[in-house]
Amino acid sequence: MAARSKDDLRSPICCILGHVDTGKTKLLDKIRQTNVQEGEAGGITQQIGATYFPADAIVKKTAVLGPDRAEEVKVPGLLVIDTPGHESFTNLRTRGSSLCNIAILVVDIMHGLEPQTLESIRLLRDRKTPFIVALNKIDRLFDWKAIPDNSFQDSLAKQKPSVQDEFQRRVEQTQVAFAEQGLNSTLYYKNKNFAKYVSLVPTSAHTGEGIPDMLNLLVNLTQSRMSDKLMYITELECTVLEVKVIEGLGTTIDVVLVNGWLHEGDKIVVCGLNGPIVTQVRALLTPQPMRELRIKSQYVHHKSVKAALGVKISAPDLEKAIAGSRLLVCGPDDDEEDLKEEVMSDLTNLMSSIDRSGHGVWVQASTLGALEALLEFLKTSKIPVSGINIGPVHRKDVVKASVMLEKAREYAVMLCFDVKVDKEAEEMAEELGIRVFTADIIYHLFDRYVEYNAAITEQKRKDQAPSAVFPCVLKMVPGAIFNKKDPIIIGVDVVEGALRVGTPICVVKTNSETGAREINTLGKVTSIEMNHKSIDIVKKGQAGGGVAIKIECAVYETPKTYGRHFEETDEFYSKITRQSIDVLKQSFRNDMSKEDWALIVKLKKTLGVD
Ligand SMILES: Nc1nc2c(ncn2[C@@H]2O[C@H](COP(=O)(O)OP(=O)(O)OP(=O)(O)O)[C@@H](O)[C@H]2O)c(=O)[nH]1
Repeated sequence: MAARSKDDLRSPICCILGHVDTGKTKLLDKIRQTNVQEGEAGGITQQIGATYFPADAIVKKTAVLGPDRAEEVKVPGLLVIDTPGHESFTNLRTRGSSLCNIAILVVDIMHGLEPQTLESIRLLRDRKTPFIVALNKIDRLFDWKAIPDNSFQDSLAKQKPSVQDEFQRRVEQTQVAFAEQGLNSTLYYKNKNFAKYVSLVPTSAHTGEGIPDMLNLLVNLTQSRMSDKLMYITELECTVLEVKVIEGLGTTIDVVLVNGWLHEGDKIVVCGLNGPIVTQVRALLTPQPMRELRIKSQYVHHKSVKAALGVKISAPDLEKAIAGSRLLVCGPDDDEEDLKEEVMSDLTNLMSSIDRSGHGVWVQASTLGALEALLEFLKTSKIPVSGINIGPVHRKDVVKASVMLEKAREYAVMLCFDVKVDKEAEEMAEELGIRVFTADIIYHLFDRYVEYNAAITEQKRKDQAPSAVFPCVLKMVPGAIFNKKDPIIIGVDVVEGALRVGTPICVVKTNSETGAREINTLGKVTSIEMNHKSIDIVKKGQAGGGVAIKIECAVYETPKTYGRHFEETDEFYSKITRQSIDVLKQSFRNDMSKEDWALIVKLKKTLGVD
């Protein structure tokens, strides 16, 4: 292993996240613009899935900052991942931790924190990734006078007081919003404690103002606070960002080489949908530089490449490779089987989040990283998972998810994060009655599932209401017999629990000949009347002078008679059964008090329910 030293740092890797339309792409374009304008003189190079900014280019770009600039750029450059959003961030991973060294969270200064901003904060926190906030679109502050590509502080100083006031107000609002998320934040040039405060960098992707500040801050933070992580090591660290079919090359993988070297001809191992893939690097490719456009080939071939960079790998058998997988190189001393196992361990670890009882929702995501993020979230939300898959949703996934229709309907749901559902799969799900929820925001999926679950619970309650029997004990009011049978009409007092219309009523008798206990079901309460008004429910103590109830039995039952089957001194019970108790447990927990459950225990004994 090469000696590690703080003077031999590799380039930090930077991702951009944020809500839609906050200007992530525009911001990337703006930073990159130098290379178009200066014909790549600054050495900014387009790589696969990433743009590389060498130290010189950063020094040039940040010159406007004058004395505020970092004293010395120690990192060789900055590797900025081109695809904004969670896809690349969640895929830049290894063993559940992030390979992204620093992230830019873009917030539209006019809109503040939006749903995907919160989602991004959650992802960044889960992966413990340091980040700065680009407060973008400052040029939209009313009456802003732009000075293209200027340092932010200088631009702000030259604005009218009203603009400065509006800026201040919006920054304060943003700080409050961050505080609500449990984060301290402050304008980057006022930040005295980077460990405790998130830095806010005002930017405009249109005018370029604040971008020098942002680059400078990224360099400063990475080289001063994370040099340990950036010390160059030869040990390979590489992750698959995307799997792409390219004409003439077949299926290729776009990888970010975070550490170490890759060579043409290397034997590589990656995680595949159907098991580990072992193959040999046919070509290592990066795009042709802009000025070389006359050259026919789209790509430059490399014999070997060194971290950190984004590169396309062409190799056979990559069709089933999974984005987000680690890539390992099998050297002469390595045991191929070990590497295969290691590479698959990411997927097998995720498999362990599947509920053992086999009950749970089906979860599908675009990549290993996205799936991992969603599963982590479901775990903390205590939503069980019965099956997972990566990639677009096909019929076979729906079939697998449909098993839950029989087992537990509330889980007959597919939560699909950032994936397409093909037409056939959609139709099949519709036909079978599987709910398919798709979203680009994890907690939108969660919200929709929770909503659906609540609707199912309510439906179940309605369906099961007739078989729910709430516990109660009644006594007859002495002499209050209005009709002896068919229907029985008597006056009662509720001694315990609550009596509802629909409750089956019984009395317990001992057979005088055999001595055995007999339960006489009198029928169901079909109406309750108090002070000549009909009511649906009467609770213990509410009856006062008693309520009149009508008990009717089904046509197939023998009508019971006062004086023969029951008398004035009897206690009357709601007739609970094993099944009725289960229904209460399943769907009516919220309607049952502690005393009610205690009464159930008592009645179980009295009525001999197991
Ligand atoms: N005025 C102003 N408009 C901006 C700025 N940055 C971006 N925009 C505009 O905002 C819109 C969205 O910008 P994008 O860069 O596409 O935003 P994004 O975050 O990449 O959006 P998604 O890719 O959809 O997530 C575009 O119309 C941009 O021109 C800015 O600094 N100032």
